Amino acid sequence: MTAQLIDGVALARQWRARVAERAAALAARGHRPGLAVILVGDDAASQVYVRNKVKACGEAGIHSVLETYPASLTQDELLARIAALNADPTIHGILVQLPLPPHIDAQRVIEAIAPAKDVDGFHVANAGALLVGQRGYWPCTPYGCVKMLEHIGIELRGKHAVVIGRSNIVGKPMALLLLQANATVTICHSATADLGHFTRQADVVVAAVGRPRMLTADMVKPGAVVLDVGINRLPDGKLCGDVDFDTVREVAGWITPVPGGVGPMTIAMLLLNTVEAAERAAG
Ligand SMILES: NC(=O)C1=CN([C@@H]2O[C@H](COP(=O)(O)OP(=O)(O)OC[C@H]3O[C@@H](n4cnc5c(N)ncnc54)[C@H](OP(=O)(O)O)[C@@H]3O)[C@@H](O)[C@H]2O)C=CC1
Ligand SMILES: Nc1nc(=O)c2c([nH]1)NC[C@@H]1CN(c3ccc(C(=O)N[C@@H](CCC(=O)O)C(=O)O)cc3)C=[N+]21
Ligand SMILES: [Mg+2]
Repeated sequence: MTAQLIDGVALARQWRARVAERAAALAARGHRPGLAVILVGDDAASQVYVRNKVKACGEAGIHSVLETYPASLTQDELLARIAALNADPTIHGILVQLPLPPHIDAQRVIEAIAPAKDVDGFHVANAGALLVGQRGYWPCTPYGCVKMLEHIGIELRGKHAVVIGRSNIVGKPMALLLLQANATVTICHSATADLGHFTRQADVVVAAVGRPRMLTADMVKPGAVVLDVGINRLPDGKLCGDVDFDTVREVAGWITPVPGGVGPMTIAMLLLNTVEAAERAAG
């Protein structure tokens, strides 16, 4: 048996088209959605991601402003820029690309973003809203994973979902969203003894670790849905996920590729959150 592929490029295209319709409707009422993206430093991967985000905005009819600063930018200077964007009525979403240089406290910077403009869903107010089931912005990567699961039509109620990774931006919110969808959820991390013991029980596995090909075929239950969040650059320059795609695809029921899986959906959900923020601001 070979797994069916979940095509993140095609699904993201569909979502971006829906966002474009909503953005056009807002623009027609004089409320063009706007996203500000802040990049500090010269991390090569961050530059690629940020460029992709800005390009996707343009194609969806979302006004975007890219602010790039040298790594020497001070935390106070960054906080001042965020304060200005919080007060700017043409900007509905603010994204500060992570990682930030070590002299800047990333959580402090995130908390300076107005929660209503925090389209990454990283602010404690949005994290708390997700925890208690209130309306807020969901982090784009787990949100994209939920859309992929909805797309393939899997019923999560009664299923066992295993999330590998517990970061604030991927693993933890992913687990909460799966719980909200009535899955039984296990969260694994670097201190988990015998990861395979858990993943072999999983109907759904989400790998969000950052270790190339760490999820191997012997760790996957036949027919399981495998979502690969990992983005790893190999010495030869190629990208690969946390899942050993070539072997796991022979066991799984559904699988996302890297590239072309979760990554494009992350960007589509950023646009969705931004148009949503603009709609809420327009009333
Ligand atoms: N496709 C996309 O859109 C996105 C992709 N990414 C990618 O996803 C991956 C994860 O990102 P992020 O959550 O930010 O990463 P972090 O480094 O913040 O978190 C990684 C998690 O993996 C856990 N972990 C590390 N080693 C192991 C192990 N051997 N077994 C089990 N768990 C382990 C860590 O455990 P512990 O907490 O104990 O340290 C941690 O919880 C990265 O490759 C990143 O590039 C990230 C964001 C978006
Ligand atoms: N404030 C903030 N918000 C983020 O959402 C955020 C961040 N910081 N820092 C870094 C991570 C990583 N991330 C990715 C988004 C898209 C792809 C993506 O589109 N990947 C393509 C390949 C891109 C390539 O070729 O490198 C794919 O998987 O097909 C990857 C990774 C968002 N992140
Ligand atoms: Mg991280």
